[in-house]
Amino acid sequence: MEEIPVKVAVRIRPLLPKEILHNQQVCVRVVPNTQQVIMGKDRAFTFDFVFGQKSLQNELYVTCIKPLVLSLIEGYNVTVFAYGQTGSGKTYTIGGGHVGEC
Ligand SMILES: Nc1ncnc2c1ncn2[C@@H]1O[C@H](COP(=O)(O)OP(=O)(O)OP(=O)(O)O)[C@@H](O)[C@H]1O
Repeated sequence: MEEIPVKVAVRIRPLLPKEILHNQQVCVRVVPNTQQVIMGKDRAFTFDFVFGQKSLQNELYVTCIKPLVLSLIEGYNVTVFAYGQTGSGKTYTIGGGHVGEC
């Protein structure tokens, strides 16, 4: 079977303090032991990797990025980019998890 060169990981960030303050609700959750998320009540989407609200930077790095770094050292070209709406956690995830809370 042909290997697909593009893989998609989804990371769900926790609600921010200001969102909790405004009583906003989490609308997406991970189905345990799968690579699926449920949006709203019953819309299921499957990805190559799924990380829930409690996921750690290291977990994400080891699973998704480290294999690419090893390929890079072997001479392959690799690209990692974050995509998502503003405030969804791109900088936090790519930059190491030290973005100021607001
Ligand atoms: N996994 C996470 N755990 C805890 N806090 C997070 C997480 N991801 C993001 N945040 C927090 O959410 C806020 C927005 O994150 P971030 O700035 O990374 O979003 P962004 O997608 O880069 O936004 P923009 O497109 O506007 O630059 C920050 O306060 C960040 O600390």
